[in-house]
Amino acid sequence: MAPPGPAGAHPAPAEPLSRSIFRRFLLMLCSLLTSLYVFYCLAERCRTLSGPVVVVGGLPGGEEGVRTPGDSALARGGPREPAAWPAAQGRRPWQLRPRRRRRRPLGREEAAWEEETPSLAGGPGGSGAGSSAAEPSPGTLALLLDEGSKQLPQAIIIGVKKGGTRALLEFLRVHPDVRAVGAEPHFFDRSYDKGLAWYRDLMPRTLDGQITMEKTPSYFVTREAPARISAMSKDTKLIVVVRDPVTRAISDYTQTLSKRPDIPTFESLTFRNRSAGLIDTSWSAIQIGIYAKHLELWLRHFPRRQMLFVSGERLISDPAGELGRVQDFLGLKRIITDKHFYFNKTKGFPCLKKAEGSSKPHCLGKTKGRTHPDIDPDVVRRLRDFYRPFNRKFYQMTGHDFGWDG
Ligand SMILES: Nc1ncnc2c1ncn2[C@@H]1O[C@H](COP(=O)(O)OS(=O)(=O)O)[C@@H](OP(=O)(O)O)[C@H]1O
Repeated sequence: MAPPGPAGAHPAPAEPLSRSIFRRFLLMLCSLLTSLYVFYCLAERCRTLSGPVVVVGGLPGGEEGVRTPGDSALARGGPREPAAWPAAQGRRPWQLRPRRRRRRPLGREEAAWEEETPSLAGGPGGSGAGSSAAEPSPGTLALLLDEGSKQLPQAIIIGVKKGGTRALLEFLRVHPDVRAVGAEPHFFDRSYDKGLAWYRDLMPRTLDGQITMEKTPSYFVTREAPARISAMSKDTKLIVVVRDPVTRAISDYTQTLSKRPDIPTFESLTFRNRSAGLIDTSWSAIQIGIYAKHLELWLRHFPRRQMLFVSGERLISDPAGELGRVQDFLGLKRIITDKHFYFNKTKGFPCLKKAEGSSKPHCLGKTKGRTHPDIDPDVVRRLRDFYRPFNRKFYQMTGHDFGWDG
């Protein structure tokens, strides 16, 4: 018989090997889950800090939409793009009409932009003030310190598509008192049912004296947008970048063509009946350029003085001059001057000497400044004739001759 051990101590029965392996496995699983949880929490924290905006890839038309966490509607199928006129609905796939969206990998439009401005997809704010990376701007500091608050935009670039809206927003973001959402929120056309709290949450944090901005060029041709923006605040300042409607139409077509090379020619899409010279005004590329018609709707809700019309052509030939007008309109100190720009010969456009949040020169991506296809000069002439009366009306309404008719 074996001698008894010390008082109270019982010899532990040998643990079966399989149970010990199982316990170790459980332990490892627990630590793995804990690490994953900690990682998730950290990621979540960063996401909140950077402003809950990510660029949605591959929106039809190559637009620069945003998606907020937990929201897949933009990518899935809910959102609509209201047409400017009922006649525009449902004719051809590349016309303005309600569309269903598929989730697709990051589109070229967004990818090209993201390459150049990673801040859009998760850097400090995806927005904001311009100073070098080594020297955080007040806006960035506010963000890091969790200071400031999210405000609804006081100024919106509402259009026009292919007018030069991205260039204007990126130039404005150099200003320390401007903070903007990088991608297009499409709130007033596609996501209005999500509510203002959702919209505000997309915005970067701002400190007192900073202006919150966004740009969504489709607002200008969205029937409901003027009333909706006015309901948010009738003091909202509206900026419209306009460009020769013929060149704009060709630019619009070029963008669609780059995504869908099988679409018919520009010439064939232009006419409802070519021999009769009947222009197809239900084609969105044509319709967007009838600026006077769209503007009429805005002027029912906003006084003219609350709208600024920026020349897309001058934004290229004299960016500092146009930015001077925009800064005055927004009540900002004229900080962005010609010292901020240089002309990049390869790109063929003005670029920033220092982009927002970086000390490096910065041009817009490949999807801005595409080579346009050659269009039959007779078609171009007919389009010029078509737009002339609308342009004249637009010059009268805005009090500014944009010089598109020679
Ligand atoms: N600095 C600078 N760099 C590059 N591109 C510039 C610049 N300024 C204006 N533009 C013109 O902007 C046109 C694109 O307009 P948008 O940014 O409004 O397009 S979009 O509606 O957001 O898709 C784009 O049109 P395309 O040339 O037809 O591609 C440019 O002509």
